[in-house]
Amino acid sequence: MSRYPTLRSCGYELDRTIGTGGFGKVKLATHTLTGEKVAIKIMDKTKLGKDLPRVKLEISALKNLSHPNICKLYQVIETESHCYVVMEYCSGGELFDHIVEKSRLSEMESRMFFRQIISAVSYLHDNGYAHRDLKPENVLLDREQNLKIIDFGLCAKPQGGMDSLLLTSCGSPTYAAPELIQGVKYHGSEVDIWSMGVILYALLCGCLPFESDNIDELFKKILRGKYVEPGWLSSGSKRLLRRMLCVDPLKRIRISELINDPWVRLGFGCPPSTKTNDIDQCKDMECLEAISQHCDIDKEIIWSRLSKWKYDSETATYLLLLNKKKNGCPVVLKKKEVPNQQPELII
Ligand SMILES: Cn1cc(Br)cc1C(=O)Nc1[nH]nc2c1CN(C(=O)N[C@H](CN1CCCC1)c1ccccc1)C21CC1
Repeated sequence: MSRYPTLRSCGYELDRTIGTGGFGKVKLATHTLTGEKVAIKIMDKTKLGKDLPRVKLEISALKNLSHPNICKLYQVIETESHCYVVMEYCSGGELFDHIVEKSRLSEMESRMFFRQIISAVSYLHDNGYAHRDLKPENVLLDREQNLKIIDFGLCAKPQGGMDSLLLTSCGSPTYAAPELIQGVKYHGSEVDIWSMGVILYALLCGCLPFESDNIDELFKKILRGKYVEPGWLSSGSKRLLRRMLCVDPLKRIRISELINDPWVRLGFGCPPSTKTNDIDQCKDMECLEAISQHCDIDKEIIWSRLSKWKYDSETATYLLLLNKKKNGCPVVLKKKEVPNQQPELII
């Protein structure tokens, strides 16, 4: 018997565990009605304690975000004891492992990945969010090697907008900006730029700019902002890294400059896209028709419920049908299982 009967009754068939973290695990699952694979973050609320607000924060952030390079939320299921967050399944694993596998990436492959991170982060900042925990482990790949940013449990949506200052020191020290580890007030957007610089360094060099087993040593290195520039780095990438890994946040490159940086545009001739195409929020008649036929309810009534974006089972079915359509699969739902009828007794 499945350890999580709730998920089975909510229309998911559980598969293997694909991740374990501080507060919970992630299991691969299949959405029965569409046959689409999903990743379900399972958290035991009784063990979350002070981390519960982080889970709530991540869920409320993900409900407001829809971008091709941000891992999509499909459904939230809450019981007395557990919180289940059903999300997009990224079958390419972590960017971190991809870099380790290839020891380091070419400039062009680094640029291809980095432009997707710029696109996602500029969308985040435009919507008033700072991620604050950007690192290669929080960047996954889907099967087409598109990047997907995850783990918004430390993100911030400053009350006074992105120009107001934050104070909470959070995130992983290795990727944390000098002002963040100093415990002084900082701008969320500026600490994200620093972390993106650490990721770009990892892409191009296959190692980290600031490393030490001793946390004090690590902090000293970050505050000094000095790192090795391997011989193979082009002058354009060295210049960009210096502008991102700049200790003084006021002199650090801004996202608006990053988008137009010559190294970022090289070979593409245009800046990374900054507006999401927001396909998920638009009304797709073919998907509505499939749901309408399946539950025999009028399409407009279905849409009136869907457009409230409650991230319930209907939202999940609609978004996963959209996924199927985007991947060129037929937009159909599995037939409802007819309860096994007793054979008629012929008297
Ligand atoms: C590693 N991997 C290898 C393959 Br193949 C697929 C995956 C994989 O994790 N795919 C995947 N798709 N969608 C997701 C995942 C993992 N995943 C995650 O949210 N994974 C994070 C990983 N964090 C990185 C640093 C700390 C924890 C996680 C969070 C809480 C508990 C366990 C894992 C989601 C749900 C969003």
